[in-house]
Amino acid sequence: MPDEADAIVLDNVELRLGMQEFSFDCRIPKGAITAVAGPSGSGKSTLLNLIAGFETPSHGRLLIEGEDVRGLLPSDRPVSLVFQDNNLFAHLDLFTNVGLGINPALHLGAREREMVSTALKRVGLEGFERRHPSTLSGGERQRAAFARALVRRKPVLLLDEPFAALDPGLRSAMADLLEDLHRETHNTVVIITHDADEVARLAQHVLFVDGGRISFSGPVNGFLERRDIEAVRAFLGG
Ligand SMILES: Nc1ncnc2c1ncn2[C@@H]1O[C@H](COP(=O)(O)OP(=O)(O)OP(=O)(O)O)[C@@H](O)[C@H]1O
Repeated sequence: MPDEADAIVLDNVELRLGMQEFSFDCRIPKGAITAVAGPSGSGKSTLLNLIAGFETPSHGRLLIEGEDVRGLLPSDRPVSLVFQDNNLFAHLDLFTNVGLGINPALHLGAREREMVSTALKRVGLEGFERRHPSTLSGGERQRAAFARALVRRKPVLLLDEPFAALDPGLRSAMADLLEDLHRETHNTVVIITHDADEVARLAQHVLFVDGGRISFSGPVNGFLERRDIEAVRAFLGG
């Protein structure tokens, strides 16, 4: 049964993509930062795509905030998502791209316009409002995508390696920003990362995905001590 403390429940969710089979059975706690780690190709992005609604399970139940979301389109789910490739609209400037996070029809009042400006400022893109994505660096585009997710103010924020393209200094600054925002909003954050230090720094809970299944699910302290699961030991580096 779903628990009040769970933001997301995957109840025997199954899916096949090509030759790869996935079977996810896990709970993601409400109001925490959960890191999703695991080897390349293990199914981390697939797990996020299922939650966001870009993949459909062949079997099982998927609950977000207690609601069965299997019949809901991605846009109707209580989640916002930042992909690796940030999917900004090339023909629109940054202010408009971020504004789309609030209202797809772009009916923005003074308060909404202020929210867009504040979000751009928070990710360090003040003054970039009229720039188009093609004129930005990869890291700047990624920060703009992050700003768009912030203004959506959905209860669940899904991040697929959002900082991977950034240099170490900026990466650390964005991790600080994520922590600050999490402290303010207490939303549920699910973040894919390949970086054991990022797991230790950001996460309270960890899901470790291996071969299309969850091989560890639990608090971060327990995860960082695990040496009995070979793939976890390799991820943690020794
Ligand atoms: N549409 C698809 N058709 C066939 N196979 C797919 C499809 N999407 C993903 N896969 C396969 O499923 C496996 C899991 O992919 P996924 O992107 O979820 O892994 P990942 O853990 O996020 O990997 P990475 O860390 O490299 O980004 C991979 O072997 C991938 O090739």
